[in-house]
Amino acid sequence: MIPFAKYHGCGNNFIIVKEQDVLGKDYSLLAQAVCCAATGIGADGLIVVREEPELEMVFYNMDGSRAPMCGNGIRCFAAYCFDNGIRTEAVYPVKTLAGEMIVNRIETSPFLVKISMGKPSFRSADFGVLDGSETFLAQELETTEGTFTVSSCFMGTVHTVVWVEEFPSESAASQLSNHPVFTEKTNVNFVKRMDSKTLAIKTFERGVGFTFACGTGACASLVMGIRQGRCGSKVTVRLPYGRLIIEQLPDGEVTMAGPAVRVAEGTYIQEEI
Ligand SMILES: N[C@H](CCC[C@H](N)C(=O)O)C(=O)O
Repeated sequence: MIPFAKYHGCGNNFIIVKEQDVLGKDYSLLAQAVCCAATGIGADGLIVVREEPELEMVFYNMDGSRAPMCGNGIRCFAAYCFDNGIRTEAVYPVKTLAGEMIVNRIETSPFLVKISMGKPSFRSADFGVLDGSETFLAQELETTEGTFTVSSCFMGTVHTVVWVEEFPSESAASQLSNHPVFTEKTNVNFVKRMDSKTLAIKTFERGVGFTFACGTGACASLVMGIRQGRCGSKVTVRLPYGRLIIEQLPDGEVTMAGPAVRVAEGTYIQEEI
């Protein structure tokens, strides 16, 4: 019997459990089981809340792969910590595999939080492009659906940004995400520039597929947009189920502000994991 909660951030949804309730389990198998909509609860990912020796977000995609960071996930993590009395301070750090992120709560009802997401890296090796290039910017990649101009960075996790007029098919998105040049695969963000302060983004996530929102992807799109002269230092990202405000500060640090919503609480009773 595993107590769980389900939260969403702009439609990107997660099962959240406390580590003490799942100790000894294989988290990768647990993620696959609970995230499966057909035979489990259904979610894009699993978050395990580790409280000792320090507060840490342990994140798995629905396919059981581990990701270093999740932007929508960490807002949900912060809401869960607040709702469960794990952290009620307004400002505190959270450990992730991508380093320490800072939670900065703005409002509790509705829950709104700003996260310091760290700085981007444009070094190819940092996002698994090992072809000897320094950076991977404005590169042409072929798919059976056509050629795409892509630019990659590490922003919490591995990201690729593609500027588009129309969002492409799932087949094209999947081929880019799994392109052999990306040795760790990549999350792919298709970005429509509405104006210099507004982006609309559809992300094909590694380990998931198309999701309704991707927080780290929104941050990657902003930093790429700044670098490529397509947007200013602060944008609103429009998504089907909400919006995010993303900003890059003069020192390079990226912040993401947005909501997190508690959807359900319950008990997972499948015991074979
Ligand atoms: N949805 C997440 C990203 C999950 C990352 C994951 N799909 C990977 O890197 O494998 C976000 O809001 O930032």
